[in-house]
Amino acid sequence: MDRPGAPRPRVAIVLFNLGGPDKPESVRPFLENLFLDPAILRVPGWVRPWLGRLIARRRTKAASENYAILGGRSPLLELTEEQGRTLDAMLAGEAVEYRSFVAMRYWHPMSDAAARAVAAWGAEEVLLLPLYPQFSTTTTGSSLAAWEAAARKAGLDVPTATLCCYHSDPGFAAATAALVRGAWDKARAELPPEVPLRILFSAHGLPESIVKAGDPYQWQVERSVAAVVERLGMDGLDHVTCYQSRVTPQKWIGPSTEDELERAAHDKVAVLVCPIAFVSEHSETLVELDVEYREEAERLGVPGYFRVPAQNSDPGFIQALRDLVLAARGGGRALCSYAGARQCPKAFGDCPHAKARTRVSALA
Ligand SMILES: C=CC1=C(C)c2cc3[nH]c(cc4nc(cc5[nH]c(cc1n2)c(C)c5CCC(=O)O)C(CCC(=O)O)=C4C)c(C)c3C=C
Ligand SMILES: [Fe+2]
Ligand SMILES: [Fe+2]
Repeated sequence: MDRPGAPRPRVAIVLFNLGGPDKPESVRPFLENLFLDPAILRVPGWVRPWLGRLIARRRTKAASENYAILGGRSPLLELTEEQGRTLDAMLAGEAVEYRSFVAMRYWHPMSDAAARAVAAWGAEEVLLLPLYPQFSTTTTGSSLAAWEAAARKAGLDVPTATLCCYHSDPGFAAATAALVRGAWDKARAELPPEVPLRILFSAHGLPESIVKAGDPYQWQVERSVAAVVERLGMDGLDHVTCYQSRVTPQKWIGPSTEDELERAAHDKVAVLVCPIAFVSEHSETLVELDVEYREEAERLGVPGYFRVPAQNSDPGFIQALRDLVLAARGGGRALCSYAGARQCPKAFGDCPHAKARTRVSALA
């Protein structure tokens, strides 16, 4: 039994997210960081600095207009910090001392600052917890590569575990299904009874070439949708998985969310859009879904447009993260919370992200 007052072992939980600009002047350098990442812009190393800066410059106007709608900045950092505080509060009674740190990939605080803070706190263990339920080489894989370099630089050499993904985790599915159910009931109350309602599970898209090269993201998105639909238990539920936020001219995975709005207009069904790969509100939910796609739905004549809120600090969702943290630590799983082939596609062996990560490092 622990003696009262005895120091508890310290475990740092590092929350990975993408990050977003904190002021209008940060939009361009934020976009440069993003398009200079070899996990995002997969071109030979000698072209990347030139091409990455060019794409960032061209994207700055459109992105700045989106952030202007949000007051000139992304709300992602505040929301991620709140998720960390809520998680810490839920872990407060444990025998070890947990503290959350935020490591954003493309804007501050980034991995270097987070690794220095974790070292200064005196962490004896680290648990890397991506705020991406599905593993992609472009998100979690990229953050892992950045973290490894930052931890080395900070001289942080402690046992480190990674929760690679929780796409079908029962707690995540239950929390998400509860949010869907609440939004469904509100939408049904507003709609005339004869208008059918379809759920569009909308995930961030990816270039098709990245999926063909072995990225497990799309497979994991499909698993998340299946888990949430199963949890909803609604007979004959009309639903579809689709992909938003295309930003490059290459072919991206589909169907696109825009195409699904057209189909809904054609079928005369209202839509309930559920973000399935974002667990926080940010420009792609608050602007793309709430402003752009809503306007597009109205223009097309979709008979109703509703949205499920992102999880943010929803108690059910943070409880699911808490349970994942405790299971990952207790089980001593070094790399993957689902190391068994049950959750990972056979094509990627026992754990897709270990191979995917090697691929990202090889690109760097
Ligand atoms: C080739 C480009 C991109 C890929 C691939 C990509 C994958 C990807 N992104 C997220 C989640 C987020 N993306 C965000 C912003 C963002 N993403 C891209 C490009 C790609 N993303 C750009 C250019 C931007 C900047 C905004 C814009 O210009 O539209 C954000 C943060 C936004 C914020 O408001 O803070 C998130 C979160 C996922 C999950 C994903 C693939 C699985
Ligand atoms: Fe993105
Ligand atoms: Fe895995």
